[in-house]
Amino acid sequence: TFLSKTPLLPPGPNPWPILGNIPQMGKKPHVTLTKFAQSYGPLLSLKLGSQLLIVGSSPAAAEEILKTHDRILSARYVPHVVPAKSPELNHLSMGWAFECNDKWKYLRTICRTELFSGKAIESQARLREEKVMEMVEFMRGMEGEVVKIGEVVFATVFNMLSNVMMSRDFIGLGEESLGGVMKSLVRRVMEVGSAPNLSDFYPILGGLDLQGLKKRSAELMELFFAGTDTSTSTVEWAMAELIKNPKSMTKVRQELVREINQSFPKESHLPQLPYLQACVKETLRLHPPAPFLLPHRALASCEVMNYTIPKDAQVIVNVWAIGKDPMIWEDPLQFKPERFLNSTLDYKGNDYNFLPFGAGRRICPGLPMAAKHVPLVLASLIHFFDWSLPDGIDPNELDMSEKFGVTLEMEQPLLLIPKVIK
Ligand code: HEM
Repeated sequence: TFLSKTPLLPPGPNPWPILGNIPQMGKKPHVTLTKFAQSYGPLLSLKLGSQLLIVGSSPAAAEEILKTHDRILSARYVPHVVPAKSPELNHLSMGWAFECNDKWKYLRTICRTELFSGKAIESQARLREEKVMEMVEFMRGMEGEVVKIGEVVFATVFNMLSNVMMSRDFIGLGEESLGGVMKSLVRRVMEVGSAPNLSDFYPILGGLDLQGLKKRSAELMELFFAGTDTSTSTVEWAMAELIKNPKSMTKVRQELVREINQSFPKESHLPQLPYLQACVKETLRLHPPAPFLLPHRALASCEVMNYTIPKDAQVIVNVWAIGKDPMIWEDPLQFKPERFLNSTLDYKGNDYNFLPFGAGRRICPGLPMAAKHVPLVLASLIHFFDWSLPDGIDPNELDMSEKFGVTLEMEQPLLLIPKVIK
């Protein structure tokens, strides 16, 4: 009746019987949902089969979901592909913790106070710098050859994370804790056929079944892979954008020469490298590795932007759409790191225009570490090498298509030829 006060579901495209809106989603759901938001508004509802999906696509919607209603909307929606029944995963999982329960709080606290605290990050810096130097050595040996940049970066980040996790900071937390679990997981991956040193690791990369490795470990090594794939994809996209935008590449180089000169890039240099950092941000704006964050779930029914979000709805935020919204960004499709210079805009979850790591209680706990190793790896790739595309491909023709998956990757892996800068 007209007296009824329960607000409606948010608008959205008409669902088909049984399948709901699944047939309309296509291979690039981030693009589809962005188009739907343009037609139906910043808060959408759709049906995926019988599952209700709510999509926020504007900074205001993101703020209501991730801040105002954070407590109710920060439960996790666990997709069917996740082997949630695996007791091991349930036990150690942070990302797939169904609710923000005590176990989850405990793991997050360990992350904040032990693994990724300012002090811990600082004490791990040497380790990460060593691993980056190994990467540079390896790459020197590849001069003139075609390199799949994503694989080398994957190996480097993987190597960094495993070494950091094997280090003092992570030990002594007890076998039951994150550190203990991590150690045994790292050991398991190492058994697959890699070794903790890059010098051992790189030569076998060619023969190593990375897909198989990932698949096997995906069930076990959530934290690990949450960090490796996302960071790798960021560096790969950044390199692709810089190859396509040689003026920006030159500016990064000039900054590195000015601030670092002959030595190796170190994490302590990062505050002096604002242009490099702006390139990382601009990459995360255009190519957020998790375009919808990870799916949230409504613990209870609540009201957002005068609509109802019912209990158990899956709730996502389309940060890909927000990053390309012409109402927020000038020339949204252009790679322009300058927009982040002389700006306080950061990815720490306080500004709802820019949310590559999310915000609120589920914000990426690995952010402080990613903020170090992503720019460090990128700086080293650029400082020591000139990069060109194979087969004389014109940088303007570089294929920038995206592949939607666990992370938003380049559809065609980036192939580049290094030339050592003397
Ligand atoms: C460029 C790099 C990275 C990006 C863009 C990124 C982004 C994200 C995003 C968007 C989420 C979901 C937030 C939400 O559900 O609202 C997330 C969750 C998570 N990330 Fe990251 N991440 C990165 C690197 C890392 C690293 C290095 C680690 C660990 C070493 C890590 C560990 C995790 C974990 C464990 C979660 C689940 C947290 C929870 O559900 O409570 N990430 N990340």
